[in-house]
Amino acid sequence: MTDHYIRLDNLAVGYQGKALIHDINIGINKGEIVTLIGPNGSGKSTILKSITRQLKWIAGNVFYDDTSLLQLSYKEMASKMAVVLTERIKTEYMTCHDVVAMGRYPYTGRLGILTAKDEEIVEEAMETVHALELGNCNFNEISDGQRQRILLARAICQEPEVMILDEPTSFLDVKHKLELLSILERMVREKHITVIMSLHEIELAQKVSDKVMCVKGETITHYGQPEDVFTEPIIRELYEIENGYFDPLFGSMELPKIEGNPKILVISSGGNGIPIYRKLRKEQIPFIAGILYQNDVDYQVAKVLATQVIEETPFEEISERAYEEAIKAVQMCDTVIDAGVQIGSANRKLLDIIEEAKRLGKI
Ligand SMILES: Nc1ncnc2c1ncn2[C@@H]1O[C@H](COP(=O)(O)OP(=O)(O)OP(=O)(O)O)[C@@H](O)[C@H]1O
Repeated sequence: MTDHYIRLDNLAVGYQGKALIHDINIGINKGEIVTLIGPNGSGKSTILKSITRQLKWIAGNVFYDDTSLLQLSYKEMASKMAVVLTERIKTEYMTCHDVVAMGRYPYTGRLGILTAKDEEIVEEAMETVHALELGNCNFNEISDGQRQRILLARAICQEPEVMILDEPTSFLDVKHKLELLSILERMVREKHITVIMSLHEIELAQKVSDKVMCVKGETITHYGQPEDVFTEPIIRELYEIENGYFDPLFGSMELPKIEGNPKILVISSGGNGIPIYRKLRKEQIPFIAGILYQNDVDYQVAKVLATQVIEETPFEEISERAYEEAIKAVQMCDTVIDAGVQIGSANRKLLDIIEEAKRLGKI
């Protein structure tokens, strides 16, 4: 036995007796946020549905605090585990309040009558997801994003130890995506619940997860901390990205650089160059960026988008090598853009480069 709170033990999941993903051996600690990432159709939902026993396992076991899930009754499971899946739940006429209140059923008697305390918890959950005003609305007549928040409220008022969510942010706008993830983080921190979810927004997965599970092919290709998983090669291979670049530092994607003879030299620092690089790429113009210190934020993006980067070691005076490269770039390019570079004692040679560009009528 291990000290993991949830353990997927040689688990194989799939449909009609056929394994889609096998040999899943993963331990999850209490109070962790674990995020499943991977391409469409790779099996993220299949794994989540298997963890919640909505799908029969093909092989292996899932342990919850050292007890196999198979030994728990559905009522016991419901009092421990709340599930927010993407499928529409079918409701005849139910208000949003009624749907949220369903989360209390593991705690109510047979007739499902809510006590004043239950009502209070329902209200609190709706307030947490900022959906109090939806209470009397028909659940079938609200937007997808609103529905997602109501289902989260239902899960919250179940007061679970574990929350399983399948693409909980998919229908939400940016504000509500951040809000939902903050709510989950708060629940993890304050109530020590465990969250297992799938996300398509890898930049958010990188920032919110304690552990990341990469699902592809017949196995889990990687499982670990975000800093180990969100690297360029792993993300490129996971999603088979050939037409872009994943920047592990910012967790952002860039479209591919434009190749060819550079037409423009961009001189910049401190982020002033980034919007210009992106504009030139959109206009399909190859360019040179520099002279950039390797610790400048512009350098990170220039590496990905510029045909050539003239670089310098941080905090050093501009070297003869970099200076000559820059002068050559001024001569070679049709235009030089000064994006508002900040000049200090170490990089004052840039003034000579700008002067040379002016002399040649290129700026
Ligand atoms: N009920 C089912 N019966 C048989 N195969 C299924 C069933 N549901 C899904 N599949 C198949 O299982 C594979 C994995 O599907 P799954 O929904 O788990 O992927 P996913 O990673 O969640 O995808 P997405 O990111 O697109 O939501 C897919 O090839 C899908 O066609």
